[in-house]
Amino acid sequence: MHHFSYRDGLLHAEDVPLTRIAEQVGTPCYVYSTATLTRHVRAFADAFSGLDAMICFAMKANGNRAVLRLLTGLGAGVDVVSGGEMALALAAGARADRIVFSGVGKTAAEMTAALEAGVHQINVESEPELEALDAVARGLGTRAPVAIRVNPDVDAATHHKITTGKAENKFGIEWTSARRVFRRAMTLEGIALKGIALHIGSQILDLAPFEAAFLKVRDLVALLRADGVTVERLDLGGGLGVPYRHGDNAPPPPAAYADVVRRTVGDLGCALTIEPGRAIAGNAGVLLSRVIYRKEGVTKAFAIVDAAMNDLMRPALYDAEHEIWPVREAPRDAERALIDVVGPVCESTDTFARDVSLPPLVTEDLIAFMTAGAYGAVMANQYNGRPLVPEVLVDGDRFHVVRRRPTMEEMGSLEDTPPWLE
Ligand SMILES: Cc1ncc(COP(=O)(O)O)c(C=O)c1O
Ligand SMILES: N[C@@H](CCCC[NH3+])C(=O)O
Repeated sequence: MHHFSYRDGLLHAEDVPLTRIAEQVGTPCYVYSTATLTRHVRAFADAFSGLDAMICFAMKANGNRAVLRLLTGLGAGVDVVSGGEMALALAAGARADRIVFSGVGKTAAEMTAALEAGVHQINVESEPELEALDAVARGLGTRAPVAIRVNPDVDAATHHKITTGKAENKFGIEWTSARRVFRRAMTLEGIALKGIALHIGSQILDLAPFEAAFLKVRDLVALLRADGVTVERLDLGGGLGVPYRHGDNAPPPPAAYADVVRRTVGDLGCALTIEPGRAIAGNAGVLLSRVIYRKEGVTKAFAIVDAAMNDLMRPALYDAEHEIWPVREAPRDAERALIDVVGPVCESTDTFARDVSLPPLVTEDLIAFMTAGAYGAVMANQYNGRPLVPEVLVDGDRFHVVRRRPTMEEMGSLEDTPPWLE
C-alpha cells in the first residue's frame, strides 16, 4: 500500500491532506510517512531473519532526528560517516553498539570519539587510516573493532556519479592489496580485526552486481582464513535502489536481495551488517512545493515553483527525475500539456523537469516531488539566501514539524563583521 495517495481529490500523506501541512507549515517542506519508514525497515528485518544480520540505516540518506528515533526504535542500527553523524545518531537515541562508522577520511579526533562512544565497528578504507586508528586506539589503551573495506572492482551499473566499487573510485582497499593489508592489521595491537566491509554503489536496480561482489568476498574470506586472518563479520553496505518514476523497472525487493546474500555468503559463519539508506527512506518522503508563477514563453511553458535546487539537489547533480504529482487530483480526462518545472534559483540547472506532461498548473497550486525522502533534506543548502527546508513527520492522522524553518536571523547568526568594517 502506498502511503502517499489521493483521497477525496487531494494527495494525502497517510491520513493527512498535504494541503493542511502546506497551510500550517508553509512551502517548500519535506513530508515523511511513519508507516512507509516502518514498513521498509521491517521488510529488511523480515528478509534477513534467520541470518545473523544487523540492519544499519545509512543516515546520510536522511539524518532527521525523529526519523532516526523512529527507525532505531524499530530495532535498526545506524551507519554513520562522520563524527557529526555519530553525534547526531547518539543524540537521537541510537545505541553506540549498533553504530557502524564508515567513510574514507576519518580524523584522529573522530576515531577517538568513536572509540570512546563504543561503536560496534569502524570500517577502515586505507592503509594510512589503519595505521592512524591503531595509534589512536593504543593511545586510549583499547583495541578498535575494525572491518576493512575492500573495493571489489565490480560495475554497479548505476549512474557514474554514484558508483563506488570500481577500482578508480576512492573507496576501499584495492582488491589486489587486500590480503597484505588484512595480514598487517592482524599484527597491530590497537586493531581488533573483525572482518570485511564493502559497498559498491547506490541506486542499484539489478541484483547481478551485488551477487558478483558478494561472490568475490566469499573467495576473499577463504583466502584470508587460510592466511590465519579473522573474518567473523561481513558488512555488505547498502545500495539497493528505488523506483523514481512510474513505469521504471521495479527494483528487487529486500527479500530477493537477502536471498542473494544467503546464497553467496550466508554459510560462512559470519555476522552480517547491511547499510540500506535510500531503500528505507526514498519513497517515505515527498517535497511539497507551491507554484509561484506560470510563465508562457514563445516556445515553452514554465511552472516556477517555490522549491529549488538548493532544497533538492538530485536533479541538478545527477539529472535525477522525481515524479511530480499535483496535490489536487486532476480529473482523469484533464488535458495535459508539456511544461518545464523550475525553481527560483539563479542557475539554469535549477530545473526539476523538462517537458513533463502535467495537467495545467496555475499560481498557488501545490505539487509534490515524489521519492524525496532520501538524499533530499540532508543535501539541502542555503544558496541564494534560501532557508533550509522544514521537515514534517506524519503518523496516521497527526503530524509534527520535526525540523522547523530557521528565521532569517538564525540563518545569518554564524557570521560576524570584522571590526574594521563595523
Ligand atoms: C558505506 C555506505 N553505506 C551505505 C550507503 C547507503 O547507500 P544507499 O542509500 O544506496 O543504500 C552508502 C552510500 O552510498 C555508503 O557509502
Ligand atoms: N546522494 C546520492 C547518492 C550517493 C549515495 C551516498 N554514497 C543520491 O542522491 O542519489
